[in-house]
Formats: sequence, C-alpha cells, structure tokens
Amino acid sequence: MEGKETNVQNRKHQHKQSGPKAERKKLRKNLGDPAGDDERKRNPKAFAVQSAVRMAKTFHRTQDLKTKKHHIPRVDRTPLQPPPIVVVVVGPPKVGKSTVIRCLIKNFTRQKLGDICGPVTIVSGKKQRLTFIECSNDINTMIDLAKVADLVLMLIDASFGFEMETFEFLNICQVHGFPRIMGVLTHLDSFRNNKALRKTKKRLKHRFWTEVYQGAKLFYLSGMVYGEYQTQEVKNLGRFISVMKFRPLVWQQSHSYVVADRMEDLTDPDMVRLDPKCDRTVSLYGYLRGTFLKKKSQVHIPGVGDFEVADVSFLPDPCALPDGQKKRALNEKERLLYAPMAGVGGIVYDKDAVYIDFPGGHVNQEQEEVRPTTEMVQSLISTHATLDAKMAVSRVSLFTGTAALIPGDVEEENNGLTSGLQENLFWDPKMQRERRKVIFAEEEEDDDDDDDDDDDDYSEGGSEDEEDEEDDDDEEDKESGDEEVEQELDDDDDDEQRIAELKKVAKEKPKSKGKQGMTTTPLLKRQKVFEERKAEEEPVVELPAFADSEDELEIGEEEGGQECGGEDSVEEEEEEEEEVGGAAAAAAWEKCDIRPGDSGHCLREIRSSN
Ligand SMILES: Nc1nc2c(ncn2[C@@H]2O[C@H](COP(=O)(O)OP(=O)(O)OP(=O)(O)O)[C@@H](O)[C@H]2O)c(=O)[nH]1
Repeated sequence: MEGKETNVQNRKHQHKQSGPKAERKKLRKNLGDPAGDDERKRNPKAFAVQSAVRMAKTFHRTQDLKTKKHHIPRVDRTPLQPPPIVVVVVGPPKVGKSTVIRCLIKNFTRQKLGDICGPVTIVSGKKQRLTFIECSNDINTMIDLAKVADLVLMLIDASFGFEMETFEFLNICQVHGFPRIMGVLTHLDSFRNNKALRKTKKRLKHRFWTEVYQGAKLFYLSGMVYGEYQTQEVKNLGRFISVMKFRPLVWQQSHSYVVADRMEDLTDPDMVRLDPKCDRTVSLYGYLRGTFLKKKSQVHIPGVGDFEVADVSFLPDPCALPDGQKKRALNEKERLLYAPMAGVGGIVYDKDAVYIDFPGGHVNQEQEEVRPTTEMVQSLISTHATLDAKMAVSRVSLFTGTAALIPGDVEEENNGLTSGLQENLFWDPKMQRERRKVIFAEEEEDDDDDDDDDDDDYSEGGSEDEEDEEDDDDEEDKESGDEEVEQELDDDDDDEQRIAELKKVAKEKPKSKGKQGMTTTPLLKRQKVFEERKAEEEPVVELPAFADSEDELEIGEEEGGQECGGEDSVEEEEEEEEEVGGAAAAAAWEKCDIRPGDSGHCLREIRSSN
C-alpha cells in the first residue's frame, strides 16, 4: 500500500501528445511563441499610453509613496537577544485597559491573570517578548511611561469620545520622540444602530489620524463575551503587535534605563525600626535597555531622586526566549509569563534567596478582629480611592440653592499641557466619576460633512447603506432631522423670516434647557445629548423651523455634489478597514509600513537629541 502511494507521488507529469491543445502547443513552438511571450506585441493597443497626463500622475504617485517610506538611516544598537518590547496601555479610567491586557496575555500565553499589578512580561514569539504596563490616570505615571514606551495602545471609549487623558499623554509623548501608537476603540457594543456606530467610528478615526498621523492604526473591539473581548479580535490585535517593527528612538538609545519589574528592600529591619527615615538599600530588578549601565554611575529614580548605583549584576533571565533555532510555533511550556508584582508564580529565585509569595488575605483577617483603637488605621489601609480621586468627585455649593462647583472648573484654566484643546466636564452616574470630554472646534463641521455623506448614500441607495438604513428606528430619523437643522444653520442667511424664528426660539430656550441640563443621562445617549447641549450654547443652532425649508434642501444637494470625491476616499478607507483582520493582512501591513508621521517623529527626535 505504501509502495503504491510513493509511486503515485513520484509519477512525472505526462505531456499531452495528441489532441487540440497539444497541436496548438506544437505550432507555437515552431513559430517561436509569438503570442505567449510578449502580450504587448500581440495587442499593442491595449498597452499603449492612453493619456500622457494620467501616466505622469501615476508615476508621481508611485514615487511619492516610495519616498514616504524612506527614513533617515539609523544604527540599531539593540542586542541580538533584545529586551522585551514595552507596550504601554493608556486610556481614561474604566475604558478597559486591564481587560485588554488580560485578554492579550491569555491570547499569547493561555494563562489567566487576575489583577494587573506592575509590568507583566510574556514570551510572545520565538524571538520576541512583550512587557505590558497599564498606565494609570496620573500625570507622573504618564511622563515616566512615555519615556520608555516602544508601543502605546491608546484605548478610547467610543461611546463617550475623546477624553482629556488621551491628549495629555500624546503631548507628553511628543517630548520624548513619538513611540509607535495604536488606537483601540472599546465600548462599541453600546451603539444600538449601525448608522450611529459607523458615523462614530469614522469621526473618531479621522480625529485620531489628525492627532497621531494619517493612516495610524485604529482597532475596533466590538464587544465583550463573558467579560472578555472577542477572541478573534484580540488575536488580530496580538498579531499586529507581534509583527510590528520598531524604529529605535534617539532618546531611548542614548540613555541606559531599566524598567524595574521587581523591588526588594534589603535594609536591616532593625535599622528601619530605630529610624524609619534611615537610608535604605534597595535592589531593583529589570531588563537593561538603551546603552550600558556601569557601577557607580548616577541614576534617576522617578519620584524618588538621584542616586549612585552601588552594584550591577547579571541574573538568569526570568522570562527567557526558547533555546536554539525553533522552526515551529512555541509550545505551552515556552509561553512564559513573568509578573512578580502581580504575584505570578509564587516562588521567585534570587541571587541569594528564594521568596515565596503568600496571599495577603489571612493577614487582613487577623487584623480585622483587633480592638477598636486600630479602626482608624484599618480604615486607612482599606481605603481604595486616593485623596485626589475623592477630591475630584467632590462638589461644593457656596450658597444654598446654587449650582455646585466642580474642582475641574477651577483647575481647567491652569492646565497648560493641552492648551489648544477645550474640555467639557461630565458627571458619569454609571461610573460615579467626572469625565473630561475633549471638544474640537472643527468637530461640528466634520459632523456636518458626515451627515452629508450619509444623506447622499441614502439618496443614491447604496446597497450597504440601504441595509443599514433598514435597521434604523424612528428615533434615529429624528436625530438625523436634528442634524440637518444644525447643517442648515451653519449657513449665514439674512432671511427676515429666520430672524423672526430665531427670536421665537430664544424665548422658548429656557424651557428646553431645563430639561436637557439633567446630569443623569443614560450612558448610550451621552454622545447625542452632548451634541444637543453644544447646540444649545449657540442660539442660532436651535432652529427647528427650517428643517424642511427648500433653501436647505438645495444646500444639501450642492454639498452632496461636492462631496463626491470624498465618498471615494471613504470607500477606500472602508476597504482598508476590511483588510484588517487576518494574519495575512497583518503581514501585508507590516510590509507596507507607510509612516508619513514618522518623518515628523524623526524631526522631533533629532530636535530632542540636539
Ligand atoms: N460593554 C462594554 N464594557 C466594557 C468594554 N470594555 C471594558 N468594559 C467594562 O468596563 C469595566 C472597566 O474595565 P477595566 O478593564 O477594569 O478598565 P480599566 O481601564 O482597567 O479601569 P481602571 O483600571 O479603573 O482605570 C469592566 O467592567 C469591563 O467589563 C466594552 O468594550 N464594552
């Protein structure tokens, strides 16, 4: 049986000796293959230059794309076995940072991690390790992490929009030379209809591109299943991270630095007991990056100060890459996870000791039964929110019956970091915290454009849009009606009738404000209500009377005509998005690697190095 199989495999291809195909082949051979060899000769018209202008345009475009990919050559000093890539996960509170890290860790190592505490290092591939760090909503943490980040996963709550934290981090990044930045949209499941979802995705994508660079990668995490993001989406995200190429940043290459993932206090406990403020001896563990670190060199520990290194020593790699040349994918044993601050593993081997981690639960239990005198200390220990956080959510009303003052109102103007942006404070009843929404001057215009696109699509009856429109409920129709009104009002018209209407609306305004000023807005509708509130602030915007006027329809049509080119580009973008979503796509993206923004980054880097 086996012999037969091998015979079948080894049998040569038999060329046909007879029949019409064989005869044609013979004839072609004799005539010297006039057709197959050179298609251009056989059908010269098909390959002729149809338009010189068009050809010139195509040529220029190709050259443009090629030059965009060129970078200033730079020496890559990373060793053959590089340290793990630092992936910093940034975003406003409760956006899903821990969940994303947890899902990515599960995707790469098949292990589940509870709390994300400190840096988590994993072996993600045959030659690659990743260190995930969650960036809390604190400016100092942001500054520290922006210095060491290789890749930033920027999480954005799509149901709410951009928050101030995102822009604070982006501004800090600019100082140190931009790391690679990838946007991730979460909370997309809170959109009930497709049209609103599509519009939000588009708006956020364009804003993200404006802030980072045109074509920056934006990932969509469309919803959660049992408290985790969808496996396929996480897989794609992981794949994109692992095929990503990193350009060495000047700041990082010219400094030696250690992202400490473990810390031990080696001071004699007796000394600490006698003098709690005595000088301590602390050993920090982590991968050394950048250049060499010498003994006795000066180091800066963020938040602590400048110190001299007493000793530097090599330790066995706690999260080693697989040995030798591996041809196949990693097996389960090789997918290591190292997170000492999260207490993974329990036992940690050191140069001169072995540490066993006990869960702290039993210690607390003992203390809970202690006398009431320790109650105050207990309450301090068990406090979950910091004083800053508590202050941020506190409100003060100066006089009875007046509106409460929010701390953000006072601090807002002092914030120099994001001076170009306006922020609006929202009280989120679901999350019980203040949210700082970013307001863009052009956003309203953009929205109008989007509306035009959608309206045009609808009138043209594009198949995809038609399907989506069917899903839309009456409520949405109302919304689009409101948006039309906003559009119309952008136009400066001195029509007397309008002025009369304006006056009417101005009289009615206080009533509507009373209704919409409520802070307890359902989460799903926050975006919409926000737009409505914005509309309120401008008296001209509140003109429902013109929704059906003929002028407006004409304007709409004209704009629709102008937008034709724009539509094409939108389609292109949508195609781009569709490409994202598979291993092959990830590889292709890596090859393309168009980073127009990088040229800007280089400049920044050069400037910073100077
Ligand atoms: N519906 C929905 N819920 C989400 C999504 N992403 C995160 N959540 C929920 O939001 C909550 C907060 O998620 P976390 O991962 O803890 O967010 P975080 O950013 O780490 O929060 P902090 O560490 O407090 O800043 C969790 O209950 C998640 O289940 C999403 O895309 N859709």
